[in-house]
Amino acid sequence: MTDNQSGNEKWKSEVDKIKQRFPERKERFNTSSDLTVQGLYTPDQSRSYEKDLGYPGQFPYTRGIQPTMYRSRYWTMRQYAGFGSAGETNERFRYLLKQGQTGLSVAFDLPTQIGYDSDDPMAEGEVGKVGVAIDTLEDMEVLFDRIPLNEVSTSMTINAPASILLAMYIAVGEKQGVKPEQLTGTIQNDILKEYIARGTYIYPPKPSMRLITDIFAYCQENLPKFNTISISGYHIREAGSTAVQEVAFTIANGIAYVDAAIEAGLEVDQFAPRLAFFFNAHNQFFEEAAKFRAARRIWAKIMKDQYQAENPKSWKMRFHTQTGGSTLTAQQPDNNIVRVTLQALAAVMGGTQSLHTNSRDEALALPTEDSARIALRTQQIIAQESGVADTVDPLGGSYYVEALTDGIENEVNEYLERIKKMGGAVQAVEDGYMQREIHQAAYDAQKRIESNEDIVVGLNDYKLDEEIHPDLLRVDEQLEANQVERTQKVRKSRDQNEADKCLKRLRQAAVENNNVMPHIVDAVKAYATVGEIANVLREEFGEYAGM
Ligand SMILES: CC(C)(COP(=O)(O)OP(=O)(O)OC[C@H]1O[C@@H](n2cnc3c(N)ncnc32)[C@H](O)[C@@H]1OP(=O)(O)O)[C@@H](O)C(=O)NCCC(=O)NCCSC(=O)CCC(=O)O
Repeated sequence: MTDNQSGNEKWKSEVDKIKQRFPERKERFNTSSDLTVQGLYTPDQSRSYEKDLGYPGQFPYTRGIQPTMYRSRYWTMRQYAGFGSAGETNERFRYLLKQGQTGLSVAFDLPTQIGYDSDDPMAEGEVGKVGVAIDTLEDMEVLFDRIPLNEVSTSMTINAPASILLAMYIAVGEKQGVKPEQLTGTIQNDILKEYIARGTYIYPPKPSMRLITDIFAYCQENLPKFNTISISGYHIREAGSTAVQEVAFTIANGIAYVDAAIEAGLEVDQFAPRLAFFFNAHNQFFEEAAKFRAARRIWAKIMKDQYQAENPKSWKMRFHTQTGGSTLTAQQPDNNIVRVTLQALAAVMGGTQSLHTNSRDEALALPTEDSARIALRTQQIIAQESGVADTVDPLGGSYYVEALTDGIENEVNEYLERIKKMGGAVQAVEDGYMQREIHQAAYDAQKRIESNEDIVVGLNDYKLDEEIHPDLLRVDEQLEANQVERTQKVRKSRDQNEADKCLKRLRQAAVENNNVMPHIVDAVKAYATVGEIANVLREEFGEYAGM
């Protein structure tokens, strides 16, 4: 018997004794993804440091994609923001930058996200509600007024009409004297998760995938520093998935995009370095930190072994994280500040490249300026005061975290195998497989809360007799009418002949299967609207009725 074994035996017998007087709180401890949590973790001799973890900045990137990580540069502090008109959102952007935010992230309103102008009957009641209303290049010019696009990187949460908003960004850059090759940022452009979880799709899967690969090809030539897609698990998790499902379905979608790009004739090492990812961060701190580490390792192996990518940049999973909107409670909203802190810390421990921290009032409304500032300060306190950014991957080597990382990797790989057998992510989405898995997980989680098996502080325990009602942000009721007037004025004042010609050329490119991007850029410069451009493609590609 080695010393180690005898220590282990002794510990086990003490545990048995203690449990008789102090039984453990539960029969079985488990993570949100139902991985069993043991009482204690000890070294796993089968794990190889070099092969399974490796050094930061080296394959398989378990410990992070940069050799020095946050010792050289903190993650980008990128708060998702946008409401009302372009002018109001521009003010909020400039306020956040002044407060020390280091990147921008645009929230668009629903009509923009599904390709309708503010004066379309489909837009009624929704203009400027969940994000900023953008109809024409003129709105986009106001949105980025006095914000130098050669200095700040911008993320845009836009999917079905991603090509249109990207074209507008290019045009605004040019007006500021910034060339497309200097632009940095990200478009979400992830249509598969829209079908699965988020809902802002327009066209059927096939032409949607083609629009995405058109963007890849165009950016490769013209915007080499722009991230062409943000393959998103965030919304999959928001819809109720487990952490394992979040990673599995996101990576399955990532594989589908890589396959589509290769099929469109692109070289993996040309487009893969600009694929980006986007994940959620929930409260189970260790599972979340391990999730990010596992996701990086899985993606690196897929790109290197399955796709034979040779450029190390193609192996690196770079990702943004947002704290979990669905974990916030309307009750006792200040408790949310604590949840967000835990979640943000897990994202930083997991090596995120960019982070959004939710505001305490987001279960109730769009954030007020005060709430948005506290959320940003939360990141700044983690960065500047906690010391967690001073060494790379501080959780690496924790017996528990490494075991969880392995466990998540195994479960994700099982899902990936299953999805592959179904014919890949596009097929699995069309068959409703992922949607069903997510619904089941969401149902189970809800049942655990209703039966008080899972406690949410302030919601099903530790309640107050009287609820707290904070001041909330209200969107100006006059906004919709003003925006409609603005857009109609632009339509009247533009060179109609030029706008018509551009839309005609776009239609032709769509039909002849030529890259639509250059024509969309021309169309936005001629002040064609988001709705007009989206409608040309609707007419040629058709609309998707849903699964
Ligand atoms: C890749 C990421 C994840 C992050 O890009 P960033 O530009 O912020 O950061 P980055 O790439 O890590 O860093 C910028 C540059 O600095 C370099 N760099 C960074 N750290 C370094 C280090 N330690 N050593 C050397 N170089 C380093 C990087 O390589 C890069 O240069 P090179 O590029 O030259 O290598 C991008 O895609 C991104 O910003 N995504 C944000 C997505 C987002 O905000 N989504 C909001 C969704 S909101 C949403 O959907 C809400 C819900 C809803 O509406 O439904």
